[in-house]
Amino acid sequence: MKQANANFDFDDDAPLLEAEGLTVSYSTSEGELIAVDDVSFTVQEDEIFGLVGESGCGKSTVAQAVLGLLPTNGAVPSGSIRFRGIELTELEKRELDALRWENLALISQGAMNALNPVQRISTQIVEAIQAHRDVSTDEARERTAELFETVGLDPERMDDYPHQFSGGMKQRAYIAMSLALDPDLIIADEPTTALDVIVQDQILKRLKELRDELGISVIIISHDISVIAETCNRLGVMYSGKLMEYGNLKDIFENPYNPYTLGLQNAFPTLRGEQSDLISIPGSPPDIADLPEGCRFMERCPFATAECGGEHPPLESVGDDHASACYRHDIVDEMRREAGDRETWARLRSEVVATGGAGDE
Ligand SMILES: Nc1ncnc2c1ncn2[C@@H]1O[C@H](COP(=O)(O)OP(=O)(O)OP(=O)(O)O)[C@@H](O)[C@H]1O
Repeated sequence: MKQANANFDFDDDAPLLEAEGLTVSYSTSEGELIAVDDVSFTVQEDEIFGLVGESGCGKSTVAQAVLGLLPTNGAVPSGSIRFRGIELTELEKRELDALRWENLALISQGAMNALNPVQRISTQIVEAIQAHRDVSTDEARERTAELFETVGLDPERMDDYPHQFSGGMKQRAYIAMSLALDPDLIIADEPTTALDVIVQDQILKRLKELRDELGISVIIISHDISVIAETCNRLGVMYSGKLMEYGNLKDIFENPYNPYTLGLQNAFPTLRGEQSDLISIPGSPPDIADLPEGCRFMERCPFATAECGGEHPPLESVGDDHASACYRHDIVDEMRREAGDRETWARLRSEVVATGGAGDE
C-alpha cells in the first residue's frame, strides 16, 4: 500500500527503503567515532526486515539516521538513505517532519512511556490525527476506535488514562497511534524488550498481521535473534558498526556463513533443536573508540587466522540474496559443525583470558 505525500515526488519503481554505504559518526571528547560503518541494505514493500546484534553494534543509530532523529553530535558523513527514491540525508528538518508519522513511524522500547500520563489515550490519538488530517473529532474518534481494534485493544477502553493500562497495553496503544496516519514503514526498535514473553509474542504477531492486512513494512531491531527469526523475512546481522551477514532469513538460518551469526544462534538455543543449553560468545565487542585493524569479530572468533588481521572482510555474495563478511567461507561446513560444540568456544574463552584480550563476560 503506497501512501502519497503532497510534499514529495516518490519514485514508484524504487525500493521502499535503501541504505547504501551508510556511515554514521558521533563527535565526542575522544574524537569522531564511527558507530555505523559502510552499511547497505534494502527493505522492500510488504517486508519485515530485521537488524540484529549485541548492544552497541549500531542498530539504533541506523534507525535514528533513517528517521532523521540522530542526537546533535551525530552525523552521516557518507552514504545514502533513500525512501522510495527520496534522499533522506539531504532533507531539511521540516521535510523530515512531513515524512514522519505520514510515511515513517518509530516504535521504540520506551514508546509506551511517551504517552502523556495526564491525557486520555483517545485525546492523544485524536490530536495526532487532527494535526495531519482535516477531520472532525467524531471522525478521528471513530478512527481511534478502529486503531484500537487493529492492535487488539478493546475500543471501550480508549478514553482511559495511560496509568490504567498495563505495559503491554500501553505499548499497543502507542502502536495504534503510530498507525493513525497509515505509514508505509514502521521502525520498531526493541519494541517488546520491556515486556513479558507472552505479551512480547502477541505484539510481534500483531506486527506481522499488520504487514499482511495493511501492507505495512516493518524494520524490527532486536538483540534477540529468536525475535528476528519469528517475525522477519529478511535480516542484517550487525557487529561493531558493520553488517556481518545479510539476506533472506531462511538461507541465513539454515545455512549461516558467518561465525558471528553462528555464535548468536548458539546464544538462543531455541533456534537449534538439537541443543538444549546456551553457549555464549566469550568476551565482548570492541570499543568503537579503539577498533581492531582486521575483522572486528576476530578476537572473539574461534575460526580466526592471521589472514583475518589485515582489514575487515568485505561482504561477499554466498547465494541469491545472501552475503557474509568473513575470510573463512572456504571452511564453512567445518565452522557450522564446530560452532554447535561448547568446546569450540570454551577453547577460545581460555585463549581470551590467557592473552588478556577482550574480557570474559
Ligand atoms: N550520542 C552518542 N554519542 C556518542 N556515542 C554514541 C551516541 N549514541 C550512541 N553512541 C555509541 O554508538 C555505538 C552504537 O550505539 P547504538 O545505540 O546505535 O547501538 P545499539 O546496537 O542500538 O545498542 P543498544 O541495543 O544498546 O541500543 C555505541 O558504541 C554507542 O556507545
